[in-house]
Amino acid sequence: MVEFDYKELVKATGSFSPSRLLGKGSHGSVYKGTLEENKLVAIKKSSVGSDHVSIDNSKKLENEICVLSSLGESPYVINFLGTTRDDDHYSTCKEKNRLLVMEYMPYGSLHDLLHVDATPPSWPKRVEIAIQIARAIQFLHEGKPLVIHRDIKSANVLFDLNWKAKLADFGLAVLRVDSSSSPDQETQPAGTIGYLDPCYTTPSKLSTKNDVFSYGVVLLEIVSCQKAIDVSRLPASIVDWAVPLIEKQRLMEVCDSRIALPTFMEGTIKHLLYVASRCVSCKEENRPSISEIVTQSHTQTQEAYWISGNVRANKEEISSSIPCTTMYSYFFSFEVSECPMSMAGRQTKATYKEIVTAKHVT
Ligand SMILES: Nc1ncnc2c1ncn2[C@@H]1O[C@H](COP(=O)(O)OP(=O)(O)OP(=O)(O)O)[C@@H](O)[C@H]1O
Repeated sequence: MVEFDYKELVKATGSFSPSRLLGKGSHGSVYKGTLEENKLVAIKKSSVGSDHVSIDNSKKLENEICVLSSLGESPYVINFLGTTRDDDHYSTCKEKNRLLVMEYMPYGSLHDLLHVDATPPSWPKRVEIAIQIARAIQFLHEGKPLVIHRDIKSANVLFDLNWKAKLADFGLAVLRVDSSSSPDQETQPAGTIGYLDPCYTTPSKLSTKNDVFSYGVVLLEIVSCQKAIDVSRLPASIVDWAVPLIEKQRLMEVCDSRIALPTFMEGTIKHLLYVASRCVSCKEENRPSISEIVTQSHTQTQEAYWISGNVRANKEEISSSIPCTTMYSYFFSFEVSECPMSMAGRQTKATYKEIVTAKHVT
């Protein structure tokens, strides 16, 4: 972790100029900063308000710094770059709180992609995003210490330069030694309405299943392009609207109708909707763990064909001749490191024939 000089960050943001403001959240404002050699970063500063509000906001930012600095690197979690140094200069300047410096995410949030942008994402892109978020949560839930994010929502999924989805905003995140350690009784339930697990009513109900519930809401949002809460819809909650339709097998009514669902994606989307309905189950014990969700997709992938990130298959050929599960695996398997086939590391496009043959190579 780098310790930045406060003055350097003031300069990088043009003294926190409004023209550099990327957005405001509940506890801070995020600015675009330009460091030496034109390196772009995002800098979060806690919001000031009345004394009470300021203290609360700076606590959330300190918590975010603490959680992010305890995490290792993951391709699915926003990259933490550092914070301001707690030295003489810092303590004598007006800014009492530390600043958080992180990777700049130029393509906005999943919330905006789904609900603001005019062009809806393609179906394969939606599946890719769903898996990237699941892997981010798996990284948190399986880490040591374990992290419960508590604010999984489409606004907290941001896109990097390569349009990879990454989880951000750790202001409410909680660190636990492991899954068996008892929750801190001081940590009151918190989250965002529409995504918040209805079972999480007291500090003792804190668990990884709270994040799984919110992930289920995000999955429904990704497939339907409907907001988590929409008062113009009846029912207003996406869970109350979508789950009965899924239970009655009326899946197409849940899917975003602005963009046709290709036949080869039907199986995958159906699977995502079933996963979503399990995640938002009102009984915690019926919800899958995040590793079960990731492993399921992993198993399906291994059963079918693995294609490395460097290999781009001829999509037209594949879509016309390979069954659903294979397409499923195709969109799920973009990481070279996880590719068990001889094709890993290839730099050229693979033909349909090569992919089919690769199935038999382990
Ligand atoms: N690393 C980043 N790069 C680019 N934009 C960012 C980055 N981090 C946050 N933002 C943007 O800054 C704004 C504020 O983000 P922040 O994480 O503080 O709050 P939020 O998630 O919008 O709201 P809340 O804190 O209420 O959940 C959002 O619009 C977000 O998209």
